[in-house]
Amino acid sequence: MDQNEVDRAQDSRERLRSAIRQTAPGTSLRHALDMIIAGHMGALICIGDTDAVLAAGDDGFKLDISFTANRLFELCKMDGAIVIDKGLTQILRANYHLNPDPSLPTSETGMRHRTAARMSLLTKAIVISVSERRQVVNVFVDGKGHQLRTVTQIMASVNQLLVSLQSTRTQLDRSLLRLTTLELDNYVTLSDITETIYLFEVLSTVAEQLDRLILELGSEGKTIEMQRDEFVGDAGENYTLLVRDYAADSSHENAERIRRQLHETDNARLRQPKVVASILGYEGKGEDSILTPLGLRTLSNISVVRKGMADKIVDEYGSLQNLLDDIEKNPSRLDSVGVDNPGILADSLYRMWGKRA
Ligand SMILES: Nc1ncnc2c1ncn2[C@@H]1O[C@H](COP(=O)(O)OP(=O)(O)OP(=O)(O)O)[C@@H](O)[C@H]1O
Repeated sequence: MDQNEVDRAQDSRERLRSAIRQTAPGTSLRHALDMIIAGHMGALICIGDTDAVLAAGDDGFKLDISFTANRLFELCKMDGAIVIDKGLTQILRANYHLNPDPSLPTSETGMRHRTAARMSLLTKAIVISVSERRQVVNVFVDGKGHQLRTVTQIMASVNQLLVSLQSTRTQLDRSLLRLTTLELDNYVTLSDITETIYLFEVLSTVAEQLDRLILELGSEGKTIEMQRDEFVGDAGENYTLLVRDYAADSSHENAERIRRQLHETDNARLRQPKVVASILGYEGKGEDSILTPLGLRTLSNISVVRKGMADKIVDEYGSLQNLLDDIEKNPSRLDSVGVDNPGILADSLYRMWGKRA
């Protein structure tokens, strides 16, 4: 894909997201669509890019009246299309006849839906078709249709994803706890890191799938969003810290790049230690190779280590192991880094390690 195609795909995704947001439960547009379905009516509605939409049709009634759900519902009793501005403030035309280029490809059947798909290819408008016969609503962006679902239909998928998110988070927490102990023992293998990275990726994929459903749920998705945030919690920051701990180059920018690359890697390859090692910047490491962490993640999770302090400690000592080796002999060195309570920090590390100072 060249840069233009990437930009176009991104623009198309953004417009689909905005279309889903505008037609989600709780919005006045959705209220109008629900009334149209309940009234066993059909509709063809173009929203936005009005100059291009109007240029592709003729006839109809020029209205320029403010948008309300009831007005839209009433106007859909007429034949033809309704044209609304991008901000959903004005209904510009009703009973409008659209003539998009018939050579524009579409796999839809029925003139209403073929016209909707073609208008979305021809213009940047969000085009909605409500089928009178099938009682379904499709939202078209760039020729692709997205069928609106009821809250009950969406909730069935939401519940499955919430269960999967919760169980992945439990597995991830267990894996991170084990990793912390292994780090303190200096016994982390490439295979341990691969397993933990895999769980971070599963968690973020499930969370992304849930985000799409939360968007579809609109005002009905608030409590699901809270549950999602509860399960995901601080996973994002911990993931970046873990990547920085083990990457050959530990800079923030490199960690972001590595995370993008890991996210684009398919699941089967993500489980291969060799693949993960190569993305982290190492070649020739086997699954049992020992990796030495900087300790940023483990240090950041200690309550007395303030934000930014873990980086300073790692800059001073070089790695978690060097800190552990030195902390007993020379605790005052931590003072010079700016740690307020070096004693508590040492105690916390020993407690996590399961050893006493
Ligand atoms: N090019 C168009 N411009 C404006 N309105 C259109 C256009 N094509 C179809 N329509 C509207 O769609 C209505 C139904 O068209 P058609 O009989 O082709 O239905 P359909 O595509 O099978 O839709 P449904 O699933 O609702 O039955 C028309 O009466 C008209 O109001």
